[in-house]
Amino acid sequence: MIEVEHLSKTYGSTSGIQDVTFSVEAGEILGFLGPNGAGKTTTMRILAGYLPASSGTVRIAGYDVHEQSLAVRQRIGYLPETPPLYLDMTVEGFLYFVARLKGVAAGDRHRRVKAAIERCNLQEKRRVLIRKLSKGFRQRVGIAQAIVHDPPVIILDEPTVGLDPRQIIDVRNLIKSLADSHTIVLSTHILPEVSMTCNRVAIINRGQIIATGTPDSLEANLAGGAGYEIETEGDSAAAQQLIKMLPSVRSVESISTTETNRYVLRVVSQPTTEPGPDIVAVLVGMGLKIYEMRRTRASLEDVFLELTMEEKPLESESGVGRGGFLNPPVQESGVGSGE
Ligand SMILES: Nc1ncnc2c1ncn2[C@@H]1O[C@H](COP(=O)(O)OP(=O)(O)OP(=O)(O)O)[C@@H](O)[C@H]1O
Repeated sequence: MIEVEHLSKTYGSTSGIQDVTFSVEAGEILGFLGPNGAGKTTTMRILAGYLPASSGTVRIAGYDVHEQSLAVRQRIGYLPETPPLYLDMTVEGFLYFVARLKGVAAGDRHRRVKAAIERCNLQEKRRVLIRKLSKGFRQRVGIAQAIVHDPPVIILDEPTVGLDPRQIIDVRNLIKSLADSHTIVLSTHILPEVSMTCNRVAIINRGQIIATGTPDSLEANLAGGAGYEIETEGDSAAAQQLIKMLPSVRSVESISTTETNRYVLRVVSQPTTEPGPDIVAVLVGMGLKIYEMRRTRASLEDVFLELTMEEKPLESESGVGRGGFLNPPVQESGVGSGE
């Protein structure tokens, strides 16, 4: 439904985004996640046809955003970071106005405005001046104006910024309810937003896409992510050496020593492997006792921090340092080094 290829934007001598490529299937909610200044707004504005790219292409429902901008605008709804609201209009008056601007036929306007009001739960506020609405309700009006012409694609730039926790939940639920009939791209710097509302994520940092995939696949493939913590005792150095020889093990370290001579081994596994039984076999083979063993799993937060951290030394020992999964930009669901 959305195909973005090699998109770049420069502002004078400043680079906004570089070589951004991703696609969104019909019915998906893609979370476009990145820290401040990463290039989210730049990308959203180009997708919505509000900003020309310096190079690259965007196709929405088969139409080129630059060449066929009218066809594209009819097919997308866009909520910018600051919703474009006329404060002295009532909610309903504003939505009629937007419907007319967006080319909704006169005979259809009543039905479309009513549908947008119901979808965004604005029935009680439809005759109220927008000026008198809380920020949460204004955001709902912003979403209502984005969907009033019933576009198949919705682009939302930081839709929950500045809302209180209750309003955030309301807006997230509203976005999820739109997903059954729309394709959505949602930019955010808030991690839970992605976990709670999106089925796929693109992580952008310093103008470049550095990972894409489902939240689960990103977590599963993170270097330094999934593995085990095992409490044991005996010869720690020998145990580490033998465990490290297992092909499914990426790294192993002793992370704590208790008052007794017990210690905890933290083992990080290679993506999509299950070295647990082999680790147990090694330890039992050495005659060591296992007091506790549990799985560890990277969270999306770990993935985000690992990928967007500015200064982190390379993990030269395991050979999967940042360079391994940051350069070149990673493929679909592949934070790992090409696995
Ligand atoms: N109009 C502009 N003129 C010059 N530089 C700009 C302009 N707009 C954005 N930039 C620069 O482009 C880069 C990407 O900015 P952008 O606003 O797209 O990031 P963002 O991820 O949306 O950030 P935020 O979450 O802070 O809004 C930044 O370095 C920013 O300073």
